[in-house]
Amino acid sequence: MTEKILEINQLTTGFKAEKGWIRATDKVTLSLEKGKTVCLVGESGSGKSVTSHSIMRLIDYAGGTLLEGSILFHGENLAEKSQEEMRHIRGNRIAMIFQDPMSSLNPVFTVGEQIAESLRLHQKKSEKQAWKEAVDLLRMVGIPAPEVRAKQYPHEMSGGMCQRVVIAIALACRPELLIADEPTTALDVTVQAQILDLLRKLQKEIGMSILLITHDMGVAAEMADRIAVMYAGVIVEEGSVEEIFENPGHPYTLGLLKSIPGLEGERGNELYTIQGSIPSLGQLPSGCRFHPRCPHAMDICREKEPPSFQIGKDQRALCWLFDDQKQGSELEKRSERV
Ligand SMILES: Nc1ncnc2c1ncn2[C@@H]1O[C@H](COP(=O)(O)OP(=O)(O)OP(=O)(O)O)[C@@H](O)[C@H]1O
Repeated sequence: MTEKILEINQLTTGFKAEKGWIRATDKVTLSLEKGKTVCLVGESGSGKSVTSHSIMRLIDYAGGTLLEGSILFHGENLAEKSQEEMRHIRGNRIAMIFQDPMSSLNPVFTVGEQIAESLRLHQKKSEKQAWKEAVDLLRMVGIPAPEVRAKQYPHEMSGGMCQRVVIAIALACRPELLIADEPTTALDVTVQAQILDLLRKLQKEIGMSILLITHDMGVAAEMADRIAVMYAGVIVEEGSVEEIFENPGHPYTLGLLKSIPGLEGERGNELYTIQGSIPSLGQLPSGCRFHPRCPHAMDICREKEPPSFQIGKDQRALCWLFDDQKQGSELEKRSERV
């Protein structure tokens, strides 16, 4: 049986505003199996980073509060941990990498010193052993001449090399879970592909699970076993990568897929964009929060929040199009729309 290493249930994270709570994640439910990758996708402002920072409990430092729900990591509820306990988990069992490698690295220490420091701190290695392992880690993440590179400062390296160093630091503790928040967004396309390849290779070697946050459906297609699509704080659709790409259910998912630049786009055709923009969390529309942008909006969508409908073997969507009474005809329409 597959082992679930992360199970998020009904996670609601709020920021205190003048007129009450702004819910940046609203009843988010998501799970991740050992050795697998889940991609959390959605436009900017949909709540992806708040979700990942909530799991790490870094959200506490950004003024956020976990209002509801649980985050089970190997059955232990991270939502109930103290920051002291979280510091231990963050350094040893869950690692995180961010979009901009430069902001994760310290400009005044060599990259070797920074990796070695992590090994000394979290794994209590001796100075000599930590340095040796730091060089090994640089080799593992594909940095040529690691003995020489270990003695260099971040500003002496390219963005792609720096992101490899950040990955090396993250892997120093052999984490069971890696949370990668837009890890390739700041890099050019070729380097992006190399970093994604590297993550896949390391995942196989270490057997870690990955929660990958991206606004790029192309990246999700390459990396994901499962995809969760987030919009204005809620997961509007979730399914296996095959289900989401071959049979997307939610009109928002479909919009994201149609916005992927492909061959037609390269020939000069205009790229599809989803009309309108994501609503402010303080002024959410009534009913389904996507309805003002949805080409299929019906009366009920304006009136009532949709529940979660099972729409495929392993796929569910928050969309009234899949209400039982309409399901037959909507499923037919769905294949026409794709
Ligand atoms: N520190 C904060 N204080 C108040 N509100 C916040 C804070 N951080 C995030 N939010 C709210 O949460 C929403 C979602 O932010 P989040 O950063 O998770 O989006 P995202 O999907 O990761 O987008 P991006 O890719 O741009 O980071 C924001 O639009 C904002 O309304």
